[in-house]
Amino acid sequence: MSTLRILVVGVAIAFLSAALLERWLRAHPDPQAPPVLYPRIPFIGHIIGLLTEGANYYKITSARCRHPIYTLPMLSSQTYVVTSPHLANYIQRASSTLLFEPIILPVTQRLVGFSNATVEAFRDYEAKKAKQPSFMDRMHNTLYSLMGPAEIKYQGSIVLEQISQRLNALPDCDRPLFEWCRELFVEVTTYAFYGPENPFELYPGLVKDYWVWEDGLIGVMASPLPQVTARKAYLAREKVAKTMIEYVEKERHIKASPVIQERIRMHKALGVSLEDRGRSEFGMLFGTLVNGSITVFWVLNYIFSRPQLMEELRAEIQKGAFSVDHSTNTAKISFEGLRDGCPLLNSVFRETLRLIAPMTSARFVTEDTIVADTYKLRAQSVVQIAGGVLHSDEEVWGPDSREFNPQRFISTPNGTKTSSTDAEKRSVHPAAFRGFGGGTVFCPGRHFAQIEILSLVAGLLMGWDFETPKGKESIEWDPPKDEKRIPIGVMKPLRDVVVSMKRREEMRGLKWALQMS
Ligand code: HEM
Repeated sequence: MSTLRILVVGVAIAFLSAALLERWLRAHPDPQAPPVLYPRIPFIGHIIGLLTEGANYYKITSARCRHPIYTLPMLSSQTYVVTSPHLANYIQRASSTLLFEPIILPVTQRLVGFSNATVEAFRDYEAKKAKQPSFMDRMHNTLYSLMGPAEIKYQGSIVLEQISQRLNALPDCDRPLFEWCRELFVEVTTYAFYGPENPFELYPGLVKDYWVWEDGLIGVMASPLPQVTARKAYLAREKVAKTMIEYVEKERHIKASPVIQERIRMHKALGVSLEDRGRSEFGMLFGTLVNGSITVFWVLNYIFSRPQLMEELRAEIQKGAFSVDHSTNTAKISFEGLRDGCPLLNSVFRETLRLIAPMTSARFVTEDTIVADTYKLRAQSVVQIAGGVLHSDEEVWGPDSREFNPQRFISTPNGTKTSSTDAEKRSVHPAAFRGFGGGTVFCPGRHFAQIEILSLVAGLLMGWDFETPKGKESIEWDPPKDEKRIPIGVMKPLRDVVVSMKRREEMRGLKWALQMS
């Protein structure tokens, strides 16, 4: 028989067996398992759905299977999708059997191009066997202990100084807002984490390469031959990764933040090669740069497209965080004032994340686990808390769940349900807001992100007007979101928004100083 015939017969047999197995399973459901939503195409239907619909797919399946947790069979395994805050809380707490590590290691390997030896070193079997904290546990603790609200103050003051310098040098002109936000964020954030000799400071064009890679990263990760199928993004990744390897080799991290110095020290102590120490820092850039840059764009979009909200926010900032030092002609904005004295601004920040964050907190089930005394999750499966579904659920947020409501988080960081008269029902379950994840994988960068995002937005609100650019009748706010991308981060706009950024007349001549207090 020819190879082609063998292949065709093999595929046919595989499909037939899958169809028979599926029939048998439908006839003999496990009473403890979450209800199963079978795909229309056996075996691979949900995989195709995820690849083509991205973040949207769980909304589609959740509309078909209205249950707090359900099963999507995929190849020989299954994914459990959690859509209720109550169950999300259980999943977060079952951190001894539902683990992040078996998911994040292979994902990071594909993201940055680690060698297998490095991944094996990260698994740190010796420490696990000796019941000691593994390398990943120690790295996790390092991130959380060096990035708490008190520890991050110094780095916060560096990033605010960098943003102030750029605002002071900003000429009035038309500019694509998203492109501007992401270039500024890459520059100031890498300066704060990686110090004055970071690669983006030394090689100014590099920021463009970074975003070329980010645009094409799913293609790089999904392909066995990315150098052929996703060449542009692959080459951009390699270019940026090489500069991070050079950064580590030349020991430029001596002037970096404590968290980066400690990460590089720990990787070296584990015996990770120079190449992979650089690649690991390249991977860290994804956490530090991508979500923040995209989020700040959307916060500006939601505010500046609503003149009344803009005025309310200006009044709030004026009262809670703004001052002018006339002796030096300096306008000052205090982050602590923004954090503690500007509830509307903080509410807008969280409401923006609610609408743009579809991430799915994925965990690997290492042993059979009973959740909420009811559902059995089988070992070797994946369970995902569907952030996008939770964030748009009317049951959770009220009838305006798909709209932007700037007041939603004003009285509590968990948010309140709209149009409910019963006070008790109004408060939203704390696990419903997934913008920064939850449980043991609660974003360690959230305090830092809050410093840069609130401060930049407040600076622009107080000092700048966004007007219609030349040749347009109005600013084209509210671009569509890339809802069809696999949900590994917040959603990007599918087109840019050009604005004419002009200093407000009453603030002309002032220098800007964004400060921590
Ligand atoms: C608006 C900005 C940000 C958003 C929306 C965001 C969102 C998230 C989310 C949802 C997770 C949890 C992932 C999961 O459960 O699977 C996470 C984890 C993480 N974030 Fe952020 N993040 C932001 C900014 C940052 C910054 C500035 C850093 C800088 C260090 C950072 C570093 C990380 C890291 C290292 C993890 C993994 C933590 C671990 O391994 O335990 N993030 N982030």
